[in-house]
Amino acid sequence: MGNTSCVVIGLAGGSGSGKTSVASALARDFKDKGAIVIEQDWYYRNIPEDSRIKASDWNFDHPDSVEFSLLIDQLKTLRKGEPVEAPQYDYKTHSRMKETRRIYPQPVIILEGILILDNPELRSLLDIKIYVDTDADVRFIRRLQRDIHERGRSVENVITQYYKTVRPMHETFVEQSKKYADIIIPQGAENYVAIDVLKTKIKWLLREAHGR
Ligand SMILES: Nc1ncnc2c1ncn2[C@@H]1O[C@H](COP(=O)(O)OP(=O)(O)O)[C@@H](O)[C@H]1O
Ligand SMILES: O=c1ccn([C@@H]2O[C@H](COP(=O)(O)O)[C@@H](O)[C@H]2O)c(=O)[nH]1
Repeated sequence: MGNTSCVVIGLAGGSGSGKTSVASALARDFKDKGAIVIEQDWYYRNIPEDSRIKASDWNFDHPDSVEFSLLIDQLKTLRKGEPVEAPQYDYKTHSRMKETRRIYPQPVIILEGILILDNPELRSLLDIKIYVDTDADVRFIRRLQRDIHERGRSVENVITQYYKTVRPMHETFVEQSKKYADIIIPQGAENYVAIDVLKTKIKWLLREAHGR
């Protein structure tokens, strides 16, 4: 563990791999000790205000689309035991909301997002590095259903974006970051054995930090 008393878990993996589901399962299990999930997606930059730039053409899967410097600063602040004002993101308008969300430091901090293991400085702040590994066809089907039902997208829109940016960026940045993982979880939150192993390790690190 780093020089603070919280355990920071980084969860990466392709879009639709099950990161959010694994993060929620862990947060539920550590609710009594205090756990918080921080999403990489909250830190998306706004698309530049230029009428020629359309959201449907924007690359949301390249590391430059995310304000990692802010995410790293806020994680360091939380590790020091201080609260942060985390940004919030609206997928329907592709923009940061006016409101922020106050996040208080917790013994268990779970950071989830497609590029969490790609950024070297962010990696150095993680106590446990996880990659959720799910086949591309399954990820695509899940994304298609989710983006239509929850993110206001059409079938055409999801398919076009997948070919244009999601798939190539996954191959260039996400898939290659798997090599930095301490643990690779196939099947996401359904992999109860892997989740149990992970929970044991987190408990061990918490005991080491707090004697509890
Ligand atoms: N094991 C699973 N079986 C079926 N559907 C799942 C499973 N895991 C996740 N999903 C669904 O797939 C979608 C994407 O999962 P999510 O956990 O949000 O992935 P990610 O955060 O990696 O994009 C969600 O709608 C979720 O309910
Ligand atoms: O405005 C936006 C912002 C992001 N996306 C897509 O979201 C995924 C990452 O979220 P997951 O929950 O990990 O799937 C990323 O692949 C972006 O393409 C978007 O479509 N629009």
